[in-house]
Amino acid sequence: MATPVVHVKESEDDVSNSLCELVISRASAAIKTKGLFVIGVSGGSAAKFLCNGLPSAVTEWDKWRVFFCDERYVPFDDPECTYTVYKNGLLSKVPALADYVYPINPAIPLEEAADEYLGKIRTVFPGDGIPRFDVLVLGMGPDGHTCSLFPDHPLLKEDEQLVAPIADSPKPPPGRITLTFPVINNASCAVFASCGAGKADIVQKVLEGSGDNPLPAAMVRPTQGEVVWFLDVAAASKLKSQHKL
Ligand SMILES: O=C1O[C@H](COP(=O)(O)O)[C@@H](O)[C@H](O)[C@H]1O
Repeated sequence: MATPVVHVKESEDDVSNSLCELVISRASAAIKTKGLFVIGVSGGSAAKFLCNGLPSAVTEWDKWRVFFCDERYVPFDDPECTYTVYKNGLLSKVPALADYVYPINPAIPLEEAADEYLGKIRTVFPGDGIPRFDVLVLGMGPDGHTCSLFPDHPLLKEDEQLVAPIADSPKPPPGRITLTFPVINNASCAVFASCGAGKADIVQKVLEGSGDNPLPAAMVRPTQGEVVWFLDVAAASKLKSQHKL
């Protein structure tokens, strides 16, 4: 089981650059070995970091397959829609990627949309095994949630559905679709990026907490993969241990 490797960077820009460098290097390696790079992306600050750095990357975009670690169940024209953030911040600059990004369908009932979404993932990972993403780019909210997996929510224990609907998200909007831990912890690489003093307490709890009743972000431990954290100095300011630059 992976132990987190934590990198502390001077600034938010450095976090964004390091995150994008890791993603691009994993993309090159995956494309070289199996001809395809499968990534899950998150909303919130992770979307901002990726949209800053990825558009200038030199890569074979047609070999990418981009899914969402979680998505808000809102129409595409809603400001909360994560797909639209990527459409405006990445696809508008990298049109070659547009055909390889898989949004959820917010026009059908939530449970159906979750099932349909798993069907889209199955186009890349056929059969009934647990999908193995090359990289999952994750964010963490100030309550320790990641994807749409919230503290003490029953979905933390979900071990059958690989993609789950959630209708009672404590953070608005209430309707969401999320990957669950069987998929998250089967990834080759899970990478978090968190910045700002507002995240310092929760970063300390997640990375240095006792392990009793772990927060969702602390439950990200790929069994045969790695966990990497990129933090800026403000988000890392309450950590007691030393970490890499
Ligand atoms: O609601 C969400 O929040 C988390 C964390 O966002 P952040 O802006 O605090 O980093 C995000 O990872 C997730 O995709 C999103 O749905």
